[in-house]
Amino acid sequence: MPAPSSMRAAMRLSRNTRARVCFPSASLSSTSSSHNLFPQTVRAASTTTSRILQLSAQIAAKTAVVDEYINKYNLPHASFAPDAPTEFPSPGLEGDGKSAQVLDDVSAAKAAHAELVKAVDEMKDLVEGPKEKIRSVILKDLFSPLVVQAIYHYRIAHAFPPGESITYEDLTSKSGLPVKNLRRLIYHATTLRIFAPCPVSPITSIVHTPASALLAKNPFLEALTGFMLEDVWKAAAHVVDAMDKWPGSEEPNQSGFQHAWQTEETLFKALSSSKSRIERFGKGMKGIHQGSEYAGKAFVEAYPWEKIPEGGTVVDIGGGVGHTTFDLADTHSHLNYIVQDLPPTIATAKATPLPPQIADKVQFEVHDFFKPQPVHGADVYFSRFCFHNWSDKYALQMLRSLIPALKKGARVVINDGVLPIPDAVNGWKAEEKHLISMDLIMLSIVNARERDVEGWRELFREADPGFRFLGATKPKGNMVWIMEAVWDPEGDVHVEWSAAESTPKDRVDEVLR
Ligand SMILES: C[S@@+](CC[C@H](N)C(=O)[O-])C[C@H]1O[C@@H](n2cnc3c(N)ncnc32)[C@H](O)[C@@H]1O
Repeated sequence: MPAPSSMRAAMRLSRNTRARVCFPSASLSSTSSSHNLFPQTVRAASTTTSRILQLSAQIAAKTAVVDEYINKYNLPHASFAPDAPTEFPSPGLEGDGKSAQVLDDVSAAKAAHAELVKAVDEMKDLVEGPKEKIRSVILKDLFSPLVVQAIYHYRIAHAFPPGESITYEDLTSKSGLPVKNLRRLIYHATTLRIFAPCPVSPITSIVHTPASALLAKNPFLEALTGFMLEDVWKAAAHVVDAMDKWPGSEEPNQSGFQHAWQTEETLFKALSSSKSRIERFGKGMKGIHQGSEYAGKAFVEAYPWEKIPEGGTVVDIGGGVGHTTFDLADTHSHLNYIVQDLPPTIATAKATPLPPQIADKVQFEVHDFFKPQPVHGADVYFSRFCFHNWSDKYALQMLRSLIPALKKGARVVINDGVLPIPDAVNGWKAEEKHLISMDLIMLSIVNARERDVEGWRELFREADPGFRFLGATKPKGNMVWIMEAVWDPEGDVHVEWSAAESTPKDRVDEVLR
């Protein structure tokens, strides 16, 4: 569904206009809710149902939907017991009898769950009030990363199994942390429901909660926790210092990370000098992309590869060891594929034999994506999860390095995250908050950025007017969008197909042009 033109116009306008007063007028704010521009804002003298009553009704209604779904499929209810589900439960979707009805139920329950989380979040902020909000950020929340870092660092979650308790003394001998420090850290952790006081001896012992047990059970989440709290968190604390020292820098070695670690090396180079640190990074990245909402399969399914003529060429730029291309070659055998990356990655990729059915379809090539593209005349050049690692200065260079190789009508496709645009009426959803955090992670460690659709469009426009942006498509149930441009330097290319136009509607959540 295309974005309403009013929304696109508003996005452009808000980028181009200078600051102006943006509050509901006094007359509006004191009238009925239908005129209230800010339903999330608590109106001082409400004439209708108060916001907290509206929210509590929403919470009750959405909870009922979720509860009914859990009961219908006999799934475990949420609880703080050690064996409770660690994420939103779904019935197994494989096998016979898993009809479209099941998929519809899962998707409706997930939507209700997302609205429930959002309403609960707003309710908490409303009932606690703004002073408590600021106090939480600067006092309570400030120490949550410290506590989780200590749990990670001293392997406290591994010290005893779920279902058992452990005394602080025993935990001290297992972790090496003096009992006084251990106790104060764990007390804070229990405020986050990471560990809980033991019900029979709450002063001397603790038990696992689902969250603490998960840190020992899920190695990818554990690695991500380590990377985030031992590498990124320290960098984040230095972002303002870095911005003061290198104002407006777009260099990957002038971020909070370099300031914090007193190095001139990029994040990747610095991590690479320690085997354990770089392995943790790799595993942590798998942790981020573990969920189906990041799966490359959605890109393979949602882009209209079948429209590329027989014998066409597809180039996977910064393709790693080639996983996405392997899936592609498996399903679209009428095309030829070239995976490009830096020498060590290509050496690793070549060391593993390809499955026989794709062996003659896929080639590997060493190529630095800042240098001129060596494959001329391909039909599609795509890049997945590479552009968001770079600031505009470098992302522009990546696009411009393609130009000498592009034939008229060639497609340049970017499979990457898309930042949400602010919605003053409905506020942010939980998944949107994650994306916004991701943008700050990129700022903290490499001075790069996430982009909204308008940012992607601008990137192509600024790289060269010969790129014509064809739209951004969000594959069904997936967080990784497809941005597509066609090389059309004379403005005379007739575009017969594109992801935005040709992908069947049931494979797409949203299209923005
Ligand atoms: C986040 S990974 C994405 C890999 C792959 N596209 C995927 O989706 O799994 C970024 C990739 O960019 C590669 N890379 C980084 N700098 C590069 C450069 N200058 N030229 C080519 N590849 C580069 C890395 O080696 C890595 O494989």
